[in-house]
Amino acid sequence: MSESANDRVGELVDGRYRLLALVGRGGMADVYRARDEVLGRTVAVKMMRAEAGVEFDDALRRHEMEAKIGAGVSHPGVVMVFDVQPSGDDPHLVMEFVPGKTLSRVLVDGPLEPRVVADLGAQLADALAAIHEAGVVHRDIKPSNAMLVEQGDGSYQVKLTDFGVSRYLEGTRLTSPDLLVGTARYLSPEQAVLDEVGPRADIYALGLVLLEALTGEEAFPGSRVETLSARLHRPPRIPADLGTGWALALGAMTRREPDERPDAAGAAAALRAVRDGGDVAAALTAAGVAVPDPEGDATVVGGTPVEDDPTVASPVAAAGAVAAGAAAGVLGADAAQAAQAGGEDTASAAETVAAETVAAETVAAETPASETVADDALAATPGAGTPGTDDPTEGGVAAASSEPSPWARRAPWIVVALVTLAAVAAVWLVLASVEDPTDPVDTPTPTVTTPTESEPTTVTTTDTTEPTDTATTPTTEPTTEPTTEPTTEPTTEPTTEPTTEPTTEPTTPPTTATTPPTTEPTDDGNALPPPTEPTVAGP
Ligand SMILES: Nc1ncnc2c1ncn2[C@@H]1O[C@H](COP(=O)(O)OP(=O)(O)OP(=O)(O)O)[C@@H](O)[C@H]1O
Repeated sequence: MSESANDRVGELVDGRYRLLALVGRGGMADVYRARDEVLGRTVAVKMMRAEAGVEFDDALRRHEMEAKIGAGVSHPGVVMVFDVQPSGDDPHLVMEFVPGKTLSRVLVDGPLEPRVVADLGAQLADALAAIHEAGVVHRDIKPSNAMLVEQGDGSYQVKLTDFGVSRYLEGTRLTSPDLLVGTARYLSPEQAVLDEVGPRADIYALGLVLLEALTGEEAFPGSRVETLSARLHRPPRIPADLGTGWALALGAMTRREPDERPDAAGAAAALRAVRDGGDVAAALTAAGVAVPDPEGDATVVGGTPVEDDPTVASPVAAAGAVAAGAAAGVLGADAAQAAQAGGEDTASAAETVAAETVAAETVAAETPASETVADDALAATPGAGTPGTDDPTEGGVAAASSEPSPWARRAPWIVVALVTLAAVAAVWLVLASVEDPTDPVDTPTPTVTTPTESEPTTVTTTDTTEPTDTATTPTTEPTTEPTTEPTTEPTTEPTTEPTTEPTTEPTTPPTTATTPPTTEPTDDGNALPPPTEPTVAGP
């Protein structure tokens, strides 16, 4: 267990499986392409890892469960399990080798064509129908658990993997809702609140996965708590320009109430109808679920999906939602547990190591699109965190560099303040020298001096709303401005300038100028650790 993953290449496991290349790394296992020297075929060997943050016993249990379930379901859309060594020094699982990429890797290159997504979705729904039929709920449907094999005509064959947190159903529902398992971004609302979880949790997750494949954007971005709480408060936003078929299918699949979602077979039929331009509403009706109203459905948003989706506001909104949820007792312990799970995520679910052909593909596969947008600060930044960017900081830096600096933003107001000061000085001079009949006509010198002394008062007023560091700039400027302005301007400026400028301008700019400082620190303050997306299992 102590060897590095790559050091194991060449090893013979179980006296039978020659490890040829490391092709992927999950949260608890390394996956190798290997040669079964007895049967002479290529297989995938998943070797369990004992590392920080992973309870090895728990990992072993999951491993065994995965083997049992994988072996018990025979479907072309489900990765076949051949063999398992669930205990001992080197627990491992031997399965069908899939010569492809994960969907998360594919999405790094951008969203997919709607027709391709509909086809993928239908295949995945078929696979879900098979496992549900076998009495199993996957519970961790996400892009990195769907492996895609290119067919050469632009389409893919899909294989569902990773049954590590799957559970057998008891009757029609899974009981023991005591664990938060699965990947936060794709969890159903009932999983998020640790309610009973049944097969339709997988349908909800599939809906989010397909939406992400279409838009290139996560449906519920943000930190773990934000993403979990958002789905409790609103449906995912389905861009209107995807068309009515998608709005109907995804709207139904991602309903808050599990019973209102289609079952896997119904979802598959609806997705095929989307793909083929068929009657999606009829497919949903046949599946026994109400057809959403795409016109009046609040989940359908107009315009261009990516730009129009208020990703920028979502972290703030979600933070509010968390607060609201907590206040209403909606989240309670769930939020705390989710937060805890988030803290345990440092063992990334997904780093991949390069190795031979497939390895080159899986390197990025383990940096899925969903994870690249994970940083809350990025999510809060317009245009940042573009899916597919390996390094989340890139998006942040790019976004930051395109922002005007705080000084640049304040500059117009400083100029306005200075001009206003000059006007005030001029007005003061005129009022003092012209309107005040008691003033001696021949007292120009005090008139010039006094306003100069009084200027800082105006500047100070301005500065009370400006950041402290701006105070010095205005205080130096006025000392020169008034000495020239009043002496030249008094006869013309005073009659118009005084009545408006001093009363409105000086107060307005500072108010606006203070806005950036109050929001920017909030963004920083909201910044949470970049979440990764390993499968989580709460206590
Ligand atoms: N049968 C397979 N054939 C080829 N590559 C595979 C196969 N199974 C898994 N992989 C690769 O290995 C990676 C890790 O596998 P997997 O997701 O099953 O690990 P895990 O530790 O269970 O992950 P998780 O963090 O989701 O629990 C996958 O993302 C994929 O790239």
